[in-house]
Amino acid sequence: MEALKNVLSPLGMNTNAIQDTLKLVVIGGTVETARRASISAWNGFVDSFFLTAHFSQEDYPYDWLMHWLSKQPAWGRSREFEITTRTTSRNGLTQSTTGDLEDDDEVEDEDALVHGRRKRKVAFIPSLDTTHTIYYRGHWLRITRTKRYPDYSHGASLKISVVARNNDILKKLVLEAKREYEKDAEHRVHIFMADTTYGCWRWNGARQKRPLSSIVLQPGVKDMLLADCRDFLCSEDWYAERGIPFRRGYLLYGVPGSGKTSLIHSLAGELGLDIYVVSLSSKGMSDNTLTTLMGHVPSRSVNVHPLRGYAELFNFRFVIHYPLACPRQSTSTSNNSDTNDGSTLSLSGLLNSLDGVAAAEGRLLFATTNHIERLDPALSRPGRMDVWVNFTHATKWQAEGIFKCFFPSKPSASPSTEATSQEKTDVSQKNMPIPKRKAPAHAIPVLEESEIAELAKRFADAIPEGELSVAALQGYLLKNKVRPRESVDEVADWIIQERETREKLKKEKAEREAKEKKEAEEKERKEKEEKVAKEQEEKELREVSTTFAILCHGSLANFLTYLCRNSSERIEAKSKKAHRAEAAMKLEGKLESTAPAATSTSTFADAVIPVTRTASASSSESDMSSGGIEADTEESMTSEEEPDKPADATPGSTTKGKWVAVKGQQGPSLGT
Ligand SMILES: Nc1ncnc2c1ncn2[C@@H]1O[C@H](COP(=O)(O)OP(=O)(O)OP(=O)(O)O)[C@@H](O)[C@H]1O
Repeated sequence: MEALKNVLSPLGMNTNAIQDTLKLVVIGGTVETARRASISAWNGFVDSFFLTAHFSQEDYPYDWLMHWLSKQPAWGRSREFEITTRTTSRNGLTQSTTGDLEDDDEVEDEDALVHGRRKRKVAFIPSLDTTHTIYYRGHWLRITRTKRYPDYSHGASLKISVVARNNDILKKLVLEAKREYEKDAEHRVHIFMADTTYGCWRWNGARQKRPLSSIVLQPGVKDMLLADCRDFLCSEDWYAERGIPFRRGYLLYGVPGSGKTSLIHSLAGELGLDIYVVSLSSKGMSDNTLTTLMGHVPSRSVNVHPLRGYAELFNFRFVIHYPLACPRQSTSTSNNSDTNDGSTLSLSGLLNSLDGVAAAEGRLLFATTNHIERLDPALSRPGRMDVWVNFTHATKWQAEGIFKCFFPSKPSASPSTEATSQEKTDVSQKNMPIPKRKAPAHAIPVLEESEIAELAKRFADAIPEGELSVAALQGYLLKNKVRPRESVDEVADWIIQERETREKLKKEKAEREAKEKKEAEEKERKEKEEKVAKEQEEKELREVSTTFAILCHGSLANFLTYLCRNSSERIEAKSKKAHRAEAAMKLEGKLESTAPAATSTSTFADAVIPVTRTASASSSESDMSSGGIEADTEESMTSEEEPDKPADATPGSTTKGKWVAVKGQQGPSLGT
């Protein structure tokens, strides 16, 4: 310090101030160093004693953990959390929680309605960017939820740290979370939609599973499909041993409203798979996008995509797809440039996405179409579509099944022997949906099984075979859902009405089509006429411009042509008049000597004066004197002007005379 003073004093500086500053720097530096050292030491301690697991929202374990966390009693005591009535993840299960605001008894009844609306339940979920500590099986878990992309609803991740010797505790935690998740998800089918902008899948909701028994198909169809799917799902090794791509395609084709979509939904529920839907007509859908999407369908999921836009081409609507060993969901935006390249989907792109080199393995693919005849054979060949199922309009058997499925019934006091004997003898009845036995939710009368069976029979008898869709029957029964007996009594009238409506619609459609056709023809005819008229006009214009080119020269002729385009008829008339006047003057022998000659051409010259005056004197005569125009001019002169020539006039003087007569308006120097 003394040395510093000795150095600074000759310079005349305040040594006290400098000393204080230096002290501050030293103290501050020491504190900051200590802080960093302590953080680093803590991190080292955490790293050596804590086990940390990361869960990304793109993968299933994140859902399991979020679901598990939402059920933890400790969560309700947390000092910072989010309360939501919304489903916060694709699992749709975070709504059930221990932190409910209402009495447990009330909350337990999931179907309870308040003022006609379903009760909303709240969920307690970890708030973002906050570390929570909860106790689990003798360990303290430190849980932090962060968002990787703040601007997007997806992209969150979960970090769980625990002090432990090995990761057994984390394994147990994940397994427990998974079991609970699957137990709660048992009755739901998750739907994912394709996001063509980012080339990834977005969770769209969880729907209640549809019992397979509620789908009424011809006997054996459902069983065959279910058995085939199950067999496929457990045949991975068999496929691998034989080198066959582990994929299976189903083509469901037939009339609209016959249950194709419903069957897919039902099968997905039965097999415990998620449904992935991609519309090929989506904006931005391209070969690349579809290939990316198909390559990123998670394992053991079902993927549906209606091909509405493509339906115009192939009328091909659904794909169910589930690869067994693919990343869960790609939210990567790295594909954007590829996916948004504006290209459209092609047949080869579609085929490639189904079984190209990049196509995912281990998936079920269901495709549906209303017009199988329009499908490209390449699309429906075995290997791409292995199983074909035809869906027709409702048969009597289906009508009976739908009726039984629709109305609740209770066991008969004295079962009808007739019905029993029928069921025993009719093997196909095995496929009949199980009649609902639940207590009615509304004022639906619960009839005895025997009565329902009898009504169903009568109903089926009244339904014409293969004429109405099952969806139409369902619509009719829905209208009569509290009137089972009346619905049977009135079904004949309804069928008549349906036929009339169909006829009317058909007629209207035919009329509309005829009108559209007529309009199209009319339009085409008009266009043709316009084209012909235009061609004619152009031809006339060419002729007129040729005439003027004879009379004028160089740029003047060009301008006249331009004028002619605007008012060809007027100018043509003027030109003819000018010709006549000129010829008259020639005949009178006054062409070069008298003023009236110039006046006589003034009518025609009116149109050219403004230009001839402003036109540069140097405007190249050579432009017009060379090339095709001159050739035309000479030719036209020969053919058109000769009749007007006086017998004694030389060709040269005639031409010159005309030139002078018009250009004479420009000034005396041009006259001869
Ligand atoms: N075979 C069936 N069994 C039970 N319900 C059916 C059946 N067919 C149709 N439905 C009912 O009709 C409605 C429409 O059925 P769905 O959408 O499955 O028909 P689709 O064949 O897929 O029609 P589209 O080809 O027009 O898409 C659904 O509500 C479904 O409940």
